[in-house]
Amino acid sequence: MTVSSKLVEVPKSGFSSIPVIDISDPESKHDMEKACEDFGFFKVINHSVSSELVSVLDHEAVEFFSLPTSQKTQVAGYPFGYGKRAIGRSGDVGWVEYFSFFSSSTLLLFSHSTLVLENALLEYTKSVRKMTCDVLEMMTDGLGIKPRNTHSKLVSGENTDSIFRLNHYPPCPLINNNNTNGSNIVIGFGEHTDPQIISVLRSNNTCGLQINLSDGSWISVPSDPSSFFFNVSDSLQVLTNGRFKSVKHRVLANSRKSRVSMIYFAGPSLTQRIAPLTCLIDNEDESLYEEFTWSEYKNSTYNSRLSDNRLQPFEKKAVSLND
Ligand SMILES: C=C1C[C@]23C[C@@]1(O)CC[C@H]2[C@@]12CC[C@H](O)[C@@](C)(C(=O)O1)[C@H]2[C@@H]3C(=O)O
Ligand SMILES: O=C(O)CCC(=O)C(=O)O
Ligand SMILES: [Fe+2]
Repeated sequence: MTVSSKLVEVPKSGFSSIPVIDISDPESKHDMEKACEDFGFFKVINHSVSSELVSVLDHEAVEFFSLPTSQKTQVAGYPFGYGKRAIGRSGDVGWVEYFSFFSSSTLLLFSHSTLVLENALLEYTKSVRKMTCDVLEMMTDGLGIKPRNTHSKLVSGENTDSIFRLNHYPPCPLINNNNTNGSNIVIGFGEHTDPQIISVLRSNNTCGLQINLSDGSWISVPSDPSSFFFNVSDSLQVLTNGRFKSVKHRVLANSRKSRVSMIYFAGPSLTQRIAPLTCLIDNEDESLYEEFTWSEYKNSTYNSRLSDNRLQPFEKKAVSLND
């Protein structure tokens, strides 16, 4: 399996820095709303997730990924379990290995049958879910929508379909630091948007994550192990009728350092209807998307390539005067 190495695209100007949201300050709702409109991405500080919990999980992740491949492949599986290089089922590859878990409000599962009793994992996802709900409530407030739990209730019920994933990007010897055409890159996790409602990412001190701006340029996100990065995902873009942007992002491998990230993909229940909120549109004609259930969207997602525009089949066709 080969992993491609390409030239870096130089980011265009006009971007100052990643929006930083202090969630201990209720007034941050305005900055959060703007960050979701402009980038679909922001960093959260002053959160309540315990740093000890994060350190324990970080340590466990490093331990797990240091095991011999033969041991890791004993828990291989898709969509839940261990995987290496192959991302999804449609031929995407990256310089990455990972471990994914199904996460509901009460349990963490992988490989359909094994209950992972790791307290650190359960405690971490519980705490991150709570922070996610707080963030979604602040965001809903920022949009002027009532009630405040309009979005948070979608990801907090018993039957929600969320994923927790550990990614490990080992140092990559394919990166040639002496390349005279500028540095070259190796893709760790190719460009994509996340399909769920919102994703919550925390990483160790190794950078690599990049987000794509509306002008097409890639911006490197400086690592910050004590903060969380929030991505607006496809379903939230639909719920807000395109007002919030599902951010395209990717991860580049590093030549010297390992990157370990932990991501909570907050999804709704399988039967949840996803359509623009009626309070954000004046009439049905303004809706940019056909309604779908999360189950329908998930099925179409899991048959797609990483870089596909998964929302396109659900966009409403413009009606021409000749129709
Ligand atoms: C190529 C793929 C991997 C992915 C499922 C898909 O067919 C398209 C979406 C991908 C993605 C991106 C966000 C998350 O990492 C993920 C777990 C998800 O829900 O959608 C992955 C899927 C995956 O790695 O299985
Ligand atoms: O590992 C990372 O930092 C981001 C990976 C990612 O975007 C994903 O798993 O969907
Ligand atoms: Fe992602």
